[in-house]
Amino acid sequence: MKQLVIATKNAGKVEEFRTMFANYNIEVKSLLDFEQPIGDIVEDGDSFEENAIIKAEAIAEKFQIPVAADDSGLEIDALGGAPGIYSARYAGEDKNDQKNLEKVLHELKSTPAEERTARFVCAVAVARPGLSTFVKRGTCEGTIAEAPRGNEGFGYDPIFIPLHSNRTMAEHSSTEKNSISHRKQAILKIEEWIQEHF
Ligand SMILES: O=c1nc[nH]c2c1ncn2[C@H]1C[C@H](O)[C@@H](COP(=O)(O)OP(=O)(O)OP(=O)(O)O)O1
Ligand SMILES: [Mg+2]
Repeated sequence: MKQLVIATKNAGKVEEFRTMFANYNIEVKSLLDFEQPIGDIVEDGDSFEENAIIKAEAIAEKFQIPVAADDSGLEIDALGGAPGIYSARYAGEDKNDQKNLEKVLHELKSTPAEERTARFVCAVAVARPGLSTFVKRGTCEGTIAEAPRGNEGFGYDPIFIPLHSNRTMAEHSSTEKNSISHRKQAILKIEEWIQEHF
């Protein structure tokens, strides 16, 4: 089976990429699979796209192979787009999903339902040695719940209610999430490359 390296250490992302790339008969390897420890890549870009490119190019350069990377997060309109590209570290450097979503709920505690609009954003970059890097964005619109619900998924899934649903993302099965998610929308936009390359 063909392989694709995804430059991420996030186990939740890896699981979703694995499932979605299996449909193309591609086996996903992540930075969690490497024997040699790979230091944290500094994500100092100003956008999801820039950060995805930084991660993909760092690993493509190091191993001289094609690499995809995902930079993603939650944009909340009532917070001026925060946490945005700072989603992973919103409540501190320890990247704690529970603390992050509690911080969001705290900041939205006086925001009424109709003003709790938000979206998940995912930029997927593909870096290839000797070729130009490209990047695509997928989004998933929704609202922020009053309290966390559900155990599926990861990150902010327990507080994000996708449009046209009354359940949080963490109350959706992985199959359901993978058919509507920001990550899925981004992968669809790189499908042409996937089919050409593999
Ligand atoms: O489907 C999702 N469902 C819920 N939450 C999500 C999702 N997708 C991203 N998120 C949140 C998790 C984290 O707070 C941030 C990603 O931050 P981001 O820097 O891209 O990833 P990360 O540091 O966890 O791993 P890595 O950089 O190694 O890929 O957005
Ligand atoms: Mg990160």
